[in-house]
Amino acid sequence: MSAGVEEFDIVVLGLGPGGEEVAGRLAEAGLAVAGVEAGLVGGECPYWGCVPSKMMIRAADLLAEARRIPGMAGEAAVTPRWEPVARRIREEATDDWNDKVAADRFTGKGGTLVRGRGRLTGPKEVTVDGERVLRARRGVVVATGSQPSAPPVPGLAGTPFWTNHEAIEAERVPESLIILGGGAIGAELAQVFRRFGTEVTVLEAGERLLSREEPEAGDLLGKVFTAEGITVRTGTAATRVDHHGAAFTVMTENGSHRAERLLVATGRRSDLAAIGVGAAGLDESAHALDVDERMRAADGLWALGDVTGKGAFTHVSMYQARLVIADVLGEPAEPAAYHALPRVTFTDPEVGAVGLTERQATDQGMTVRTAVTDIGASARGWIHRAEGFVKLVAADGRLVGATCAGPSGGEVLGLLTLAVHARIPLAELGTMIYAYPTFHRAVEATLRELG
Ligand SMILES: Cc1cc2nc3c(=O)[nH]c(=O)nc-3n(C[C@H](O)[C@H](O)[C@H](O)COP(=O)(O)OP(=O)(O)OC[C@H]3O[C@@H](n4cnc5c(N)ncnc54)[C@H](O)[C@@H]3O)c2cc1C
Ligand SMILES: NC(=O)c1ccc[n+]([C@@H]2O[C@H](COP(=O)([O-])OP(=O)(O)OC[C@H]3O[C@@H](n4cnc5c(N)ncnc54)[C@H](O)[C@@H]3O)[C@@H](O)[C@H]2O)c1
Repeated sequence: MSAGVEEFDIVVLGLGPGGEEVAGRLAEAGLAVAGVEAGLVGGECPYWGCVPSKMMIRAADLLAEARRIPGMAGEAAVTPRWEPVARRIREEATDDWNDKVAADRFTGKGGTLVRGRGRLTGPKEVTVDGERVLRARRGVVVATGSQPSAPPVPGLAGTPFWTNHEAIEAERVPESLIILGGGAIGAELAQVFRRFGTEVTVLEAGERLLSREEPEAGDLLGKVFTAEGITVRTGTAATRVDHHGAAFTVMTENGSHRAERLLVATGRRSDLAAIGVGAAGLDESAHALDVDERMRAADGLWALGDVTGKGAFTHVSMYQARLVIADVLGEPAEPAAYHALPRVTFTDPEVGAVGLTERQATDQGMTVRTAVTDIGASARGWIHRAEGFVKLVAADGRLVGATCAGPSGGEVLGLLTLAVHARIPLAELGTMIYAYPTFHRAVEATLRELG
């Protein structure tokens, strides 16, 4: 070992869900592993993402369910209080944004935790905070995730707008909130804050909410949100933002909106230049780190998670982590495949989707057949007074995509994910017995519609 240079078998840059998994498992396998983390070990998901947001959603859904009592089960007076939500997030989810448990878990497996911001300074070399040089005999795993991306709206930069961090850390709900972006984050948090009493306005530049999903999903959420008192403006881009005193003003082509808080949820980006991927011969201006089916980005360089651009979801990061671990250890593993990528937006109704949308399938030149049925028309949906739908997209006698919006839509999605993943013939799916009266029975009705 040369002076000032520390040598390891593997250096993992970024310890989000995928990076932590790779670093821990490889350390357990006996490799010398350094894990470099600039923030909290565990990354976005447990501290500012999936887990605390789903805790908020659980609370908001309880309120909504109680509000459904009149007309079905008696009377209910619901008084929302944010304090238990904020406390659960602080105490149960994030340990007050302290990662000691996760850090100890990694070092307990034999890994070396290096706190600081790392940057590739050679094909198999990472320099942390400009001074500590870590060399990796086998290679580097880049797992640096993504950061919120604010649009270049005049006036926005420099204002105290919220990203998901401030929204998750909120100790009280604002009186009023404008959300820029009606994607996964915007839609989930709009409903949470509305159900706790905030006046919420969602400004979405695209044609509808959840623009990445089937149009039926965005239309349904638009209708439900409006009925809940959320102001939804689609096809609306902000042209200017001002912040004076205690209020934000967001100007659009069709008028202006004022609120106490502004949440920017217009997507996320990975800054490849900041990670220094040019030192490994890669394009720093690219959108994402391009990886092959074994998660290799270059010789001695693997990448996983949001930074690969294959889907900004924890389950993608964990799936890719498994493939990286297998490749490093020389164990057999299937090549990466994303044809049955599932995603769930945890709104109410919950939107579960897998594989291709109708539009994506058509754009890929497939001859598709689709069918949509109303969950409210199914026995369970009618009993529950539920709203939602199942949409199936089929090509060559198999499902290539499906969406299930409704109560537990993400759970019903399990069977559809299996069908798309295993390419089960439609004829086979049609012979299955679907329990009565379940929400997933709507899948059978939709298959019948498909013919
Ligand atoms: C509000 C919200 C809700 C979400 N809900 C869900 C959900 O319900 N389900 C789901 O599947 N996904 C959800 N996601 C997405 C999910 O959180 C991410 O896809 C996931 O965390 C990505 O994991 P990752 O391994 O790529 O790394 P990340 O979690 O992004 O972590 C990367 C880590 O790398 C560190 N890092 C970055 N650069 C450096 C550097 N140069 N040096 C050292 N360390 C560095 C960062 O500090 C960070 O800790 C949500 C996201 C948000 C924001
Ligand atoms: N339940 C989940 O799994 C979950 C929840 C939250 C986030 N996530 C992940 O995090 C990612 C980031 O979430 P997100 O909601 O920030 O991004 P997103 O890409 O899902 O949605 C961003 C939305 O903002 C809109 N937009 C872009 N620029 C705009 C502008 N200037 N004005 C108004 N609208 C604008 C886009 O049209 C899009 O609809 C998601 O794509 C998802 O992968 C997942």
